[in-house]
Amino acid sequence: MSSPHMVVDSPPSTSTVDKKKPVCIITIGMAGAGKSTFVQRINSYLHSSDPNKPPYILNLDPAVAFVPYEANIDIRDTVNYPEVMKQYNLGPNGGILTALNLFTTKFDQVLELVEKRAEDVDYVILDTPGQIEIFTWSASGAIITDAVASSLPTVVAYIIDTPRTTAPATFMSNMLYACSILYKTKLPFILVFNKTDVQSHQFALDWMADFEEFQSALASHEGTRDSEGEPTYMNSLMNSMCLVLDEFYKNLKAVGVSSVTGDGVKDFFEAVDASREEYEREYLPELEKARKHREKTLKEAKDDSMNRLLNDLTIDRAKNPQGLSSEQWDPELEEEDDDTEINIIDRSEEPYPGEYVDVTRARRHEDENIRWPRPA
Ligand SMILES: Nc1nc2c(ncn2[C@@H]2O[C@H](COP(=O)(O)OP(=O)(O)OP(=O)(O)O)[C@@H](O)[C@H]2O)c(=O)[nH]1
Repeated sequence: MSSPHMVVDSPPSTSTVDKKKPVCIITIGMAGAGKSTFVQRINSYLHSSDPNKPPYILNLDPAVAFVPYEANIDIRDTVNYPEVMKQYNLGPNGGILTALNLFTTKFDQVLELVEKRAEDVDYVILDTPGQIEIFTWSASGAIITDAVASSLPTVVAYIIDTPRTTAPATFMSNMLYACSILYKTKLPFILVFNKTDVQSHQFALDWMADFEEFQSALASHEGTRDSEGEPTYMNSLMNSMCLVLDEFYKNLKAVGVSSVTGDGVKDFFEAVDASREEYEREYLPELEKARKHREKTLKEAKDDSMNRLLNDLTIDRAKNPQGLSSEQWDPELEEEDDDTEINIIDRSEEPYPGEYVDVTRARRHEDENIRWPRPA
């Protein structure tokens, strides 16, 4: 039986490629798994490891009332989530998704700010919205992930609520979800079993290392047999699924962490360093290939449109030779690019002004350039 790479023992990376580039850690996890607490914990770990190199943190959850760390860029400074719900007549989840979409339209500015700091920081950390699917299955989540991963070595930290994952069925659904994210992003992936102060993650490591262990846990778990003692459909499904997932576990690193006590945080950073190498070895060449392919298809499409345009112009001129003199391009008449105003605020760059630019309102013509006081 194959043994998954789970607890990471490898030393921190000595790679010189992209040495100056910080590693971006995207934290993803089910609501309440402890993402924000985890970000706070790794933030304080990095602050104490090297006070001169604190991480650069982005909060992408527009609906969070309180974040236990100081974000450098906070989506709430740019998008007013309650206002989004009101203006677009949306419920809470639609509001979060739309707020994230609006923020994503300005993500080029975020990348610029991050790139400006790239030499001063070792880690960029993204805290994502509580409702996991809003980030993992939305276009904006994919755009943000791709944008970050194209410019920085990036790793996904999938936060798991360990005490709530001890039932085989819950464990399996959590792993399937993680699997879907891994195959969607194709990025180096770390399973972070959080809350180990309450429940050790050893059971999960055992299940991942040996599917027979998982199957026997499944067999002994209540509700997996029907009234006649036969395995239920769910039981049979999970028995087969664990064989499939065995392959998936080989592509993962897993660490146990307590965001409350700080236990395991060092292991997490060792896994991050190993993931950086993985990114350089596997993800970067793929990215380069995809970029070249995209450039080639784009060039072919452009050449094709240009040829068709030239053909059309030749026909038009042949039909109407006088028209040429009246069709001159006047750059003065070009519309001004309305994207030049700055919307994204780096709190660490300028002292927090107590105001923020609200793109939801600023998008309304009459309200352009209005700065709204941030709600208390
Ligand atoms: N015992 C224990 N509790 C934790 C740990 N990490 C987080 N919690 C608790 O879990 C709860 C949820 O933590 P959050 O950090 O808000 O979780 P989140 O994933 O950011 O939550 P959403 O933003 O709602 O998705 C809080 O009550 C935390 O105090 C941990 O390592 N151990």
